[in-house]
Parts: sequence; C-alpha cells; structure tokens
Amino acid sequence: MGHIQITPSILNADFARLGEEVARIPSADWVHVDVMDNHFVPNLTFGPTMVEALARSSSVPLDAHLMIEDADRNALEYVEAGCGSVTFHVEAAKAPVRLAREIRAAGARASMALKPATPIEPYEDMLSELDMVLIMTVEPGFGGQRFLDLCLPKIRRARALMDKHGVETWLQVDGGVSLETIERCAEAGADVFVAGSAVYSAADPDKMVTALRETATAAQQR
Ligand SMILES: O=C(CO)[C@@H](O)[C@H](O)COP(=O)(O)O
Ligand SMILES: [Co+2]
Repeated sequence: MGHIQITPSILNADFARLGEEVARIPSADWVHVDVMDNHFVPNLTFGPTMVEALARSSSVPLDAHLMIEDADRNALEYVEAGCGSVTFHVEAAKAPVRLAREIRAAGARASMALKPATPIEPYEDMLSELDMVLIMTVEPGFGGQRFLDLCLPKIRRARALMDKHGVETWLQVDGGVSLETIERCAEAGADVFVAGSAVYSAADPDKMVTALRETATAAQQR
C-alpha cells in the first residue's frame, strides 16, 4: 500500500474564484477536478480549456476525474491541459487498455474509475496497465452525497488483487469521504482519498486536509 494522499475535489468550491480556492489547500497532494459532460452523468462542469488554466495557476498537480462519454476520444486533451493524473470511467471506455497506454505514453498517470455497481474482478489482468484505480463510493455526478458503505468490500477485494499481482497501483476512493468515513476506507486498503464537501465546507480547508491525512494514516497503520 502506498503512503496516504489527500486530493480535495473543487466541485464544491466557488467556481467564480477557482484559482483562489485552489490556493487555499497548499498541503494537498493533488487537486481533484471533476469533469462532467451532462451525458455520462446528469451534471455539467468544465472542459479542457478551464482545466488548462487551472493547471497553470496551481502549485499542486491536477488529478482529472473524467465523467464523460467517449473517454477514448477525449481523455488525452486533459493530459495536454497539464493534468498529472487522468482517470477515465471503464463504463465509458471502449478500449480501456489502449486508453491507459495512450495516457501513460502522453506523460500522465493512467487511472480507471468504477461506479458503485461495477465489479473490479473483470479488470484484474489489466492492473499493471494502471497507475491508479478509483472506486466510487457514491453514484458519480454530484458532491455532498452520502458515503455508500456497500462499496467497502470492493475496496478490500481491489487491494487483495493488487497485492496478489504485486503492482504499485494506487487505490483511490471518491464520494462522501470525511473525517467520519475515511478510517473505514483506509482500513479496507485505500491510499488516495478525494474529499470535496468535507474540505471546502471546513472553516480552514488546509487544516482539514491535514486532519484527513492524519486520520487515514493512523487507520492504515492499525
Ligand atoms: O466525482 C465526484 C462526484 O461525482 C466527487 O469527486 C465529488 O465531487 C466528491 O465530493 P464529496 O462527495 O466529497 O462532497
Ligand atoms: Co471525482
């Protein structure tokens, strides 16, 4: 398992001042940018032009979470926009192995996301093609939803498969992660944590990043 990383989502930040909002979380390991196209999910956020502007203004690297149809055709735009990690949904990719290879070849970390009802087992043999697997712990589309405990067994199974294959693939969780739920995820084997509303509704977002990291690190070492 890798060291604990915290990647705040800006979905619940003030979109009118995104540059300033990102500057409020200097301790974050990554900034999670939720790209939504109103087709793969029933919500619309921003595209590569905005992500490119954010990448230029941020001292923290960007972790793009693409909730878009036709990921095969559009994912590379986010590598070109300057994201250090690009996550596509397997439900939206026609050729996930080819896409992961293309993302890596273009110079970013390649990551694949699974919705709550999508199993990890069919993708066991492609773990070595991935730098990260993202297990959604809410249905994608909106911030501020309740954490789905039913996803915890899948986190455990994903960690067991990664151990079995001896890969260094990171295991990210996204959705409803807070000081209350992060321990369960870390104990199950996750090492990269997206937190949106928990961070941006805190009085001091950067302090919340530190608190989340400390809580997860303690749970991981138990
Ligand atoms: O990808 C998504 C939602 O689809 C997430 O990244 C959320 O934006 C995280 O927000 P919280 O659930 O932590 O409020
Ligand atoms: Co996300």
